[in-house]
Amino acid sequence: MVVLSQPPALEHCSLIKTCKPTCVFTGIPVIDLRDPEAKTLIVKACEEYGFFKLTNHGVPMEFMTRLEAEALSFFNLPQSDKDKATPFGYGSNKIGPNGDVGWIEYLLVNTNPQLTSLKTLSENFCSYAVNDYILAVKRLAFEVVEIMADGLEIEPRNVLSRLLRDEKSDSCFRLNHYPPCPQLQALSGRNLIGFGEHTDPQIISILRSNNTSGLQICLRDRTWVSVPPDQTSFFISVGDALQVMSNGRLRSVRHRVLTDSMQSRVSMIYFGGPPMSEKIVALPCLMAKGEESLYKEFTWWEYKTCAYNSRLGANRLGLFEKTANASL
Ligand SMILES: C=C1C[C@]23C[C@@]1(O)CC[C@H]2[C@@]12CC[C@H](O)[C@@](C)(C(=O)O1)[C@H]2[C@@H]3C(=O)O
Ligand SMILES: O=C(O)CCC(=O)C(=O)O
Ligand SMILES: [Fe+2]
Repeated sequence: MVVLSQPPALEHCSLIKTCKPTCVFTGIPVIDLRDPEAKTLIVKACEEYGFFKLTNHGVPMEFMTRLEAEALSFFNLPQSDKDKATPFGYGSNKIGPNGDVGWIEYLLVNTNPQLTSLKTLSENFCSYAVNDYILAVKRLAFEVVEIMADGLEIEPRNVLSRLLRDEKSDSCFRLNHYPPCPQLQALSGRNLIGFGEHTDPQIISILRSNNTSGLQICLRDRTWVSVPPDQTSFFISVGDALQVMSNGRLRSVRHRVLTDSMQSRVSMIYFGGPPMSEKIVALPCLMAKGEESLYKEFTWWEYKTCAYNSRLGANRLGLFEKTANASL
Protein backbone atom coordinates (compact mmCIF):
# COMPACT_ATOMS: atom_id res chain seq x y z
CA MET A 1 0.00 0.00 0.00
CA VAL A 2 1.27 3.48 -0.86
CA VAL A 3 0.94 6.10 1.84
CA LEU A 4 1.91 9.78 1.64
CA SER A 5 5.08 10.30 3.64
CA GLN A 6 3.51 13.34 5.29
CA PRO A 7 -0.21 12.75 5.11
CA PRO A 8 -2.24 15.95 5.17
CA ALA A 9 -4.42 16.31 8.26
CA LEU A 10 -7.88 15.02 7.38
CA GLU A 11 -9.54 18.16 8.75
CA HIS A 12 -7.68 20.21 6.13
CA CYS A 13 -9.34 18.31 3.34
CA SER A 14 -12.98 18.38 2.30
CA LEU A 15 -15.13 15.58 3.62
CA ILE A 16 -18.48 15.32 1.92
CA LYS A 17 -21.46 13.39 3.11
CA THR A 18 -23.22 11.43 0.44
CA CYS A 19 -26.77 10.53 1.56
CA LYS A 20 -26.75 7.30 -0.37
CA PRO A 21 -23.84 5.48 -1.99
CA THR A 22 -23.22 7.06 -5.38
CA CYS A 23 -24.40 4.68 -8.06
CA VAL A 24 -21.92 2.99 -10.35
CA PHE A 25 -23.09 4.16 -13.73
CA THR A 26 -23.29 1.57 -16.46
CA GLY A 27 -24.58 4.03 -19.05
CA ILE A 28 -21.30 5.73 -19.96
CA PRO A 29 -20.95 5.57 -23.74
CA VAL A 30 -18.22 3.16 -24.81
CA ILE A 31 -16.86 3.95 -28.26
CA ASP A 32 -14.57 1.76 -30.32
CA LEU A 33 -12.31 4.14 -32.26
CA ARG A 34 -12.31 1.75 -35.24
CA ASP A 35 -16.10 1.52 -35.39
CA PRO A 36 -17.30 3.06 -38.69
CA GLU A 37 -20.04 4.74 -36.64
CA ALA A 38 -17.51 6.29 -34.20
CA LYS A 39 -17.96 9.85 -35.53
CA THR A 40 -21.70 9.83 -34.90
CA LEU A 41 -21.36 8.10 -31.53
CA ILE A 42 -18.68 10.54 -30.33
CA VAL A 43 -20.83 13.57 -31.14
CA LYS A 44 -23.87 11.98 -29.45
CA ALA A 45 -21.85 11.18 -26.31
CA CYS A 46 -20.39 14.70 -26.16
CA GLU A 47 -23.85 16.23 -26.53
CA GLU A 48 -25.43 14.06 -23.86
CA TYR A 49 -22.60 13.58 -21.34
CA GLY A 50 -19.54 15.54 -22.48
CA PHE A 51 -17.78 12.30 -21.65
CA PHE A 52 -17.16 8.83 -23.05
CA LYS A 53 -14.89 5.82 -22.81
CA LEU A 54 -12.66 5.08 -25.78
CA THR A 55 -11.56 1.54 -26.61
CA ASN A 56 -9.42 0.10 -29.41
CA HIS A 57 -7.45 3.36 -29.33
CA GLY A 58 -4.11 1.98 -30.52
CA VAL A 59 -1.96 3.32 -27.65
CA PRO A 60 0.25 0.42 -26.51
CA MET A 61 -0.62 -0.77 -23.00
CA GLU A 62 3.08 -0.84 -22.12
CA PHE A 63 3.28 2.97 -22.57
CA MET A 64 0.65 3.31 -19.86
CA THR A 65 2.00 0.70 -17.46
CA ARG A 66 5.58 1.96 -17.78
CA LEU A 67 4.58 5.52 -16.97
CA GLU A 68 2.35 4.35 -14.13
CA ALA A 69 5.25 2.40 -12.60
CA GLU A 70 7.61 5.37 -12.95
CA ALA A 71 5.02 7.72 -11.49
CA LEU A 72 4.57 5.43 -8.49
CA SER A 73 8.30 5.21 -7.89
CA PHE A 74 8.41 9.00 -7.91
CA PHE A 75 5.39 9.37 -5.59
CA ASN A 76 6.90 6.77 -3.22
CA LEU A 77 10.03 8.87 -2.68
CA PRO A 78 10.46 10.54 0.70
CA GLN A 79 8.49 13.79 0.92
CA SER A 80 11.71 15.84 1.12
CA ASP A 81 12.82 14.46 -2.28
CA LYS A 82 9.44 15.12 -3.88
CA ASP A 83 9.43 18.66 -2.54
CA LYS A 84 12.61 19.28 -4.53
CA ALA A 85 10.47 18.77 -7.64
CA THR A 86 8.13 21.66 -6.76
CA PRO A 87 9.76 23.97 -9.35
CA PHE A 88 9.14 21.23 -11.95
CA GLY A 89 5.41 20.89 -11.29
CA TYR A 90 5.12 18.79 -8.13
CA GLY A 91 2.32 19.73 -5.74
CA SER A 92 0.43 18.13 -2.90
CA ASN A 93 -2.87 18.83 -1.18
CA LYS A 94 -3.26 22.27 -2.76
CA ILE A 95 -4.96 22.46 -6.15
CA GLY A 96 -4.46 25.73 -8.04
CA PRO A 97 -3.60 29.07 -6.44
CA ASN A 98 -6.92 29.93 -4.75
CA GLY A 99 -7.23 27.78 -1.65
CA ASP A 100 -8.62 24.51 -3.06
CA VAL A 101 -7.41 21.39 -1.30
CA GLY A 102 -7.62 17.69 -2.02
CA TRP A 103 -6.26 14.33 -0.90
CA ILE A 104 -3.84 14.32 -3.80
CA GLU A 105 -0.29 14.81 -4.96
CA TYR A 106 0.59 15.46 -8.58
CA LEU A 107 3.03 16.51 -11.26
CA LEU A 108 1.68 19.14 -13.65
CA VAL A 109 3.64 20.34 -16.71
CA ASN A 110 3.05 22.21 -19.95
CA THR A 111 3.60 19.90 -22.94
CA ASN A 112 4.96 22.60 -25.23
CA PRO A 113 8.46 21.36 -26.19
CA GLN A 114 9.66 24.98 -26.31
CA LEU A 115 9.07 25.27 -22.59
CA THR A 116 11.45 23.53 -20.24
CA SER A 117 9.01 21.95 -17.76
CA LEU A 118 8.36 18.65 -19.57
CA LYS A 119 12.03 18.31 -20.50
CA THR A 120 13.12 18.83 -16.90
CA LEU A 121 10.50 16.40 -15.67
CA SER A 122 11.53 13.66 -18.08
CA GLU A 123 15.24 14.17 -17.48
CA ASN A 124 14.94 14.10 -13.71
CA PHE A 125 11.96 12.04 -12.73
CA CYS A 126 10.20 9.93 -15.33
CA SER A 127 12.86 9.31 -18.02
CA TYR A 128 11.57 8.43 -21.49
CA ALA A 129 8.25 6.88 -20.44
CA VAL A 130 6.57 10.25 -20.13
CA ASN A 131 7.71 11.36 -23.60
CA ASP A 132 6.51 8.14 -25.29
CA TYR A 133 3.19 8.39 -23.51
CA ILE A 134 2.58 12.07 -24.24
CA LEU A 135 3.47 11.68 -27.91
CA ALA A 136 1.04 8.76 -28.28
CA VAL A 137 -1.78 10.44 -26.37
CA LYS A 138 -1.36 13.71 -28.29
CA ARG A 139 -1.72 11.81 -31.57
CA LEU A 140 -4.82 10.16 -30.17
CA ALA A 141 -6.26 13.55 -29.20
CA PHE A 142 -5.66 14.88 -32.74
CA GLU A 143 -7.45 11.84 -34.18
CA VAL A 144 -10.39 12.06 -31.78
CA VAL A 145 -11.07 15.74 -32.53
CA GLU A 146 -10.76 15.10 -36.27
CA ILE A 147 -13.31 12.29 -36.05
CA MET A 148 -15.45 14.64 -33.95
CA ALA A 149 -15.22 17.29 -36.70
CA ASP A 150 -16.37 14.64 -39.22
CA GLY A 151 -19.30 13.78 -36.96
CA LEU A 152 -20.22 17.45 -36.65
CA GLU A 153 -19.91 17.73 -40.43
CA ILE A 154 -17.53 20.66 -40.18
CA GLU A 155 -14.83 21.49 -42.67
CA PRO A 156 -11.91 21.49 -42.81
CA ARG A 157 -11.67 18.46 -40.50
CA ASN A 158 -8.58 19.95 -38.84
CA VAL A 159 -10.49 22.95 -37.53
CA LEU A 160 -10.03 21.67 -33.95
CA SER A 161 -6.91 19.53 -34.31
CA ARG A 162 -4.89 22.43 -35.77
CA LEU A 163 -5.23 24.15 -32.39
CA LEU A 164 -3.79 21.15 -30.56
CA ARG A 165 -1.12 20.55 -33.22
CA ASP A 166 0.02 24.19 -33.18
CA GLU A 167 3.57 24.49 -31.81
CA LYS A 168 2.25 27.19 -29.49
CA SER A 169 -0.65 25.04 -28.25
CA ASP A 170 -1.12 25.61 -24.53
CA SER A 171 -1.64 21.97 -23.59
CA CYS A 172 -0.63 20.38 -20.33
CA PHE A 173 -0.10 16.99 -18.77
CA ARG A 174 -0.86 15.92 -15.25
CA LEU A 175 0.03 12.82 -13.23
CA ASN A 176 -2.24 12.51 -10.19
CA HIS A 177 -1.72 10.22 -7.20
CA TYR A 178 -4.53 9.75 -4.69
CA PRO A 179 -3.20 7.81 -1.70
CA PRO A 180 -5.67 5.56 0.10
CA CYS A 181 -7.16 6.88 3.32
CA PRO A 182 -7.86 4.02 5.76
CA GLN A 183 -9.28 6.47 8.38
CA LEU A 184 -12.27 6.87 6.06
CA GLN A 185 -13.60 3.47 7.06
CA ALA A 186 -14.36 4.81 10.52
CA LEU A 187 -16.34 7.73 9.04
CA SER A 188 -19.19 5.81 7.50
CA GLY A 189 -21.25 7.70 4.92
CA ARG A 190 -18.51 10.27 4.42
CA ASN A 191 -16.24 10.61 1.45
CA LEU A 192 -12.99 12.45 1.11
CA ILE A 193 -12.47 14.74 -1.84
CA GLY A 194 -9.39 13.80 -3.85
CA PHE A 195 -10.04 16.39 -6.57
CA GLY A 196 -13.04 18.69 -6.13
CA GLU A 197 -15.78 19.13 -8.69
CA HIS A 198 -14.91 21.22 -11.75
CA THR A 199 -14.96 21.34 -15.51
CA ASP A 200 -11.69 21.27 -17.45
CA PRO A 201 -11.10 24.64 -19.16
CA GLN A 202 -9.36 23.33 -22.32
CA ILE A 203 -10.74 21.80 -25.54
CA ILE A 204 -10.42 18.13 -24.66
CA SER A 205 -9.00 15.96 -21.87
CA ILE A 206 -7.74 12.42 -22.36
CA LEU A 207 -7.59 10.49 -19.09
CA ARG A 208 -6.19 7.10 -18.23
CA SER A 209 -6.18 5.68 -14.71
CA ASN A 210 -5.24 2.49 -12.94
CA ASN A 211 -8.04 0.16 -11.88
CA THR A 212 -9.00 2.15 -8.75
CA SER A 213 -12.40 3.83 -8.83
CA GLY A 214 -13.00 7.39 -7.63
CA LEU A 215 -13.83 9.39 -10.74
CA GLN A 216 -17.40 10.66 -10.81
CA ILE A 217 -19.28 12.71 -13.38
CA CYS A 218 -22.31 14.92 -12.95
CA LEU A 219 -25.21 14.04 -15.25
CA ARG A 220 -27.62 16.55 -16.82
CA ASP A 221 -30.08 15.95 -13.97
CA ARG A 222 -27.26 16.94 -11.56
CA THR A 223 -26.85 13.48 -10.04
CA TRP A 224 -23.30 12.30 -9.44
CA VAL A 225 -22.41 8.86 -10.76
CA SER A 226 -19.25 6.80 -10.40
CA VAL A 227 -17.30 5.87 -13.49
CA PRO A 228 -16.20 2.21 -13.41
CA PRO A 229 -12.41 2.30 -13.90
CA ASP A 230 -10.80 0.60 -16.88
CA GLN A 231 -7.03 0.72 -17.08
CA THR A 232 -6.97 -0.40 -20.71
CA SER A 233 -9.16 2.44 -22.03
CA PHE A 234 -9.18 6.21 -22.15
CA PHE A 235 -11.88 8.49 -20.79
CA ILE A 236 -12.45 11.57 -22.90
CA SER A 237 -13.97 14.80 -21.53
CA VAL A 238 -15.24 17.85 -23.37
CA GLY A 239 -13.64 21.02 -21.99
CA ASP A 240 -15.10 24.52 -21.67
CA ALA A 241 -13.37 25.81 -24.83
CA LEU A 242 -15.06 23.11 -26.93
CA GLN A 243 -18.42 23.93 -25.36
CA VAL A 244 -17.96 27.53 -26.55
CA MET A 245 -16.68 26.55 -30.01
CA SER A 246 -19.73 24.34 -30.49
CA ASN A 247 -21.99 27.14 -29.13
CA GLY A 248 -23.17 24.91 -26.30
CA ARG A 249 -23.95 21.87 -28.45
CA LEU A 250 -21.17 19.81 -26.86
CA ARG A 251 -21.05 20.27 -23.10
CA SER A 252 -18.10 20.33 -20.75
CA VAL A 253 -18.58 17.71 -18.07
CA ARG A 254 -18.43 18.45 -14.33
CA HIS A 255 -16.40 15.79 -12.60
CA ARG A 256 -14.58 15.08 -9.35
CA VAL A 257 -12.53 12.35 -7.67
CA LEU A 258 -13.34 10.75 -4.32
CA THR A 259 -10.64 9.00 -2.32
CA ASP A 260 -10.67 5.24 -1.89
CA SER A 261 -10.10 4.02 1.65
CA MET A 262 -7.88 1.09 0.63
CA GLN A 263 -6.37 1.54 -2.82
CA SER A 264 -4.29 4.29 -4.37
CA ARG A 265 -5.46 5.82 -7.63
CA VAL A 266 -3.02 6.97 -10.29
CA SER A 267 -4.32 8.97 -13.23
CA MET A 268 -2.59 10.59 -16.18
CA ILE A 269 -4.34 13.30 -18.14
CA TYR A 270 -3.49 15.22 -21.28
CA PHE A 271 -5.39 18.52 -21.50
CA GLY A 272 -5.42 19.70 -25.12
CA GLY A 273 -5.62 23.49 -25.27
CA PRO A 274 -5.29 26.14 -28.00
CA PRO A 275 -2.52 28.73 -28.38
CA MET A 276 -2.80 31.65 -25.94
CA SER A 277 -3.71 34.19 -28.62
CA GLU A 278 -6.48 32.05 -30.16
CA LYS A 279 -9.95 33.58 -30.15
CA ILE A 280 -12.42 31.14 -28.62
CA VAL A 281 -15.66 31.66 -30.53
CA ALA A 282 -18.47 29.54 -31.88
CA LEU A 283 -17.41 27.94 -35.17
CA PRO A 284 -19.43 29.67 -37.91
CA CYS A 285 -19.89 26.34 -39.73
CA LEU A 286 -21.72 24.99 -36.68
CA MET A 287 -24.15 27.88 -36.38
CA ALA A 288 -27.58 27.59 -37.89
CA LYS A 289 -28.81 30.54 -39.96
CA GLY A 290 -29.61 33.42 -37.59
CA GLU A 291 -28.25 31.54 -34.55
CA GLU A 292 -26.68 33.87 -31.98
CA SER A 293 -23.48 33.06 -30.18
CA LEU A 294 -24.17 32.24 -26.51
CA TYR A 295 -20.79 33.58 -25.36
CA LYS A 296 -18.87 36.82 -25.55
CA GLU A 297 -15.65 36.76 -27.54
CA PHE A 298 -12.47 35.99 -25.61
CA THR A 299 -8.99 34.66 -26.20
CA TRP A 300 -7.68 31.48 -24.56
CA TRP A 301 -5.29 33.69 -22.58
CA GLU A 302 -8.25 35.63 -21.18
CA TYR A 303 -10.12 32.46 -20.28
CA LYS A 304 -7.09 30.83 -18.71
CA THR A 305 -6.37 33.95 -16.66
CA CYS A 306 -9.94 33.90 -15.46
CA ALA A 307 -9.67 30.16 -14.64
CA TYR A 308 -6.55 30.70 -12.57
CA ASN A 309 -8.27 33.52 -10.69
CA SER A 310 -11.23 31.33 -9.84
CA ARG A 311 -11.92 28.55 -7.38
CA LEU A 312 -11.85 25.03 -8.74
CA GLY A 313 -15.62 24.50 -8.67
CA ALA A 314 -16.58 27.89 -10.12
CA ASN A 315 -18.86 28.21 -13.12
CA ARG A 316 -16.20 30.00 -15.15
CA LEU A 317 -18.07 29.89 -18.43
CA GLY A 318 -20.95 31.73 -16.77
CA LEU A 319 -18.79 34.87 -16.75
CA PHE A 320 -18.59 34.80 -20.52
CA GLU A 321 -22.24 34.03 -21.24
CA LYS A 322 -24.02 36.84 -23.05
CA THR A 323 -26.66 36.72 -20.34
CA ALA A 324 -24.18 36.61 -17.45
CA ASN A 325 -24.65 33.80 -14.93
CA ALA A 326 -21.48 33.89 -12.92
CA SER A 327 -20.63 32.24 -9.61
CA LEU A 328 -17.00 32.43 -8.65
C1 LIG B 1 -8.23 25.79 -8.83
C2 LIG B 1 -7.66 25.69 -10.00
C3 LIG B 1 -6.81 24.51 -10.41
C4 LIG B 1 -6.81 24.64 -11.93
C5 LIG B 1 -6.66 26.14 -12.05
C6 LIG B 1 -7.79 26.62 -11.14
O1 LIG B 1 -7.66 27.97 -10.74
C7 LIG B 1 -9.12 26.39 -11.87
C8 LIG B 1 -9.02 25.28 -12.96
C9 LIG B 1 -8.16 24.10 -12.48
C10 LIG B 1 -7.80 23.12 -13.59
C11 LIG B 1 -8.78 21.93 -13.75
C12 LIG B 1 -8.30 21.05 -14.91
C13 LIG B 1 -6.79 20.77 -14.87
O2 LIG B 1 -6.51 19.84 -13.85
C14 LIG B 1 -6.00 22.08 -14.59
C15 LIG B 1 -4.50 21.84 -14.76
C16 LIG B 1 -6.51 23.17 -15.47
O3 LIG B 1 -6.08 23.54 -16.54
O4 LIG B 1 -7.57 23.79 -14.86
C17 LIG B 1 -6.43 22.60 -13.23
C18 LIG B 1 -5.72 23.88 -12.70
C19 LIG B 1 -4.51 23.54 -11.82
O5 LIG B 1 -4.50 22.52 -11.12
O6 LIG B 1 -3.59 24.35 -11.82
O1 LIG C 1 -7.53 12.13 -11.50
C1 LIG C 1 -8.58 12.01 -12.11
O2 LIG C 1 -9.10 10.94 -12.36
C2 LIG C 1 -9.26 13.27 -12.62
C3 LIG C 1 -8.48 14.50 -12.28
C4 LIG C 1 -8.98 15.73 -12.94
O3 LIG C 1 -10.16 15.88 -13.18
C5 LIG C 1 -8.03 16.76 -13.35
O4 LIG C 1 -6.81 16.59 -13.10
O5 LIG C 1 -8.47 17.77 -13.95
FE1 LIG D 1 -10.54 17.52 -14.51
